[in-house]
Amino acid sequence: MRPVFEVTGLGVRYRRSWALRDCSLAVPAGRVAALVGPNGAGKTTLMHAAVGLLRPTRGQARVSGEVAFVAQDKPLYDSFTVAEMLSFGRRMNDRWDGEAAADRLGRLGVALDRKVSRLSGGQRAQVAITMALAGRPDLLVLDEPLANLDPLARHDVMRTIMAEVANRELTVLLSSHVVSDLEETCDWLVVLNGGRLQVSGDIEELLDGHLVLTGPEEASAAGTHVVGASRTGRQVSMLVRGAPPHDPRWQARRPGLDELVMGYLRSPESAALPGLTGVGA
Ligand SMILES: Nc1ncnc2c1ncn2[C@@H]1O[C@H](COP(=O)(O)OP(=O)(O)OP(=O)(O)O)[C@@H](O)[C@H]1O
Repeated sequence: MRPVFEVTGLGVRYRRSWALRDCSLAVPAGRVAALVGPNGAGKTTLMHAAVGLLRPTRGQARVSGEVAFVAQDKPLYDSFTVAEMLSFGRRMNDRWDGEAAADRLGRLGVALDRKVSRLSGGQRAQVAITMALAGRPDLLVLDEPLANLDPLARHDVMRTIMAEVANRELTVLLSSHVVSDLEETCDWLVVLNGGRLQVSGDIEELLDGHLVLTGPEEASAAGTHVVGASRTGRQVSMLVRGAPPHDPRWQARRPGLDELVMGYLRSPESAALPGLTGVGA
C-alpha cells in the first residue's frame, strides 16, 4: 500500500548536535503508527520535519495529502469557548467538518459553551484532537496526546482515534512514552533512540519475528540473532530475532510489545528495519 508518510535519509542538526541521523521509514496508508523512544530520542523533531515545521538538514520528509498536527501542549485559545474554537477552525480550514466535530464533543460530554480555560486535561486533549480531525486530514500527527491524562481519559482519546480510523482512511503517527497505552490501537511501530531509527514495521510481524528465550547461562544461542540479553543469577533472558536456537534448554515465547521495545532500547546497536532478515520486509 502506498505510504502516506515517508522520510528518506533524514538528518536534523540543531546548531552543533544532530537530533536525527540518517532516518528512512515509510508508514503505509490507514496505519496507526506508534513513535516511541526515550527523552531526547528525536520524536518531536521527526514529527516537526513531517509536518513541515522544520527544514531537514539532510534528506527529506514527504507527506501525501493533508496533514494535521497536535503539538505536545495542545495549543488552544484559553479565552475562547469550545464553540468559538470550532468556528475559528471553520474559518481557517476549507475542508472543515463542523458537524462531526460538534457531534463528537457532544458524545464526549464536552459542553460547547464552556471556556477552554475551564476544561479538564482530558477534555482539552479531546478538543485539540477533534479540531485536528475536523479538517479531515489524510495524516494526523499527535505529539504525546496522552501525556498528563488519567487512564480513563487516555482510553477515551485512543478510542476517538480508533473510531476515526475505522470510519475513513486516516493514517496516524503518535508519540508516547507509555507503550501499554498503544498496544490495542497501534498496528505500526517506530522506535527512535539517540536520534537513530531502530525499528520500523508492522507490529504483528515484528512480534511474530521475535522470541523471548529464558535458560541457563551455559545454553548455546548459536545460530540466533540476539537483540539483547539480561541476566538474573544463572538465568539468562534474551530477546532474539528469527528462528529459535537448537539447544533444548531454552524456553521460548512470543514477546509482548513492551518487551520488544525495551529489548531494542537497551541495545542501541540493534535494529529491525525493512530489508533485515525476517522482520518487517
Ligand atoms: N530547538 C532546539 N535547539 C537545540 N536543540 C534541540 C532543539 N529541539 C530539540 N533539541 C535537541 O534535539 C534532541 C531531540 O529532541 P526531541 O525534542 O526531538 O526529542 P523527543 O524524543 O521528542 O524527547 P521527549 O520525549 O523528551 O519529548 C534532544 O537532544 C534535544 O535536546
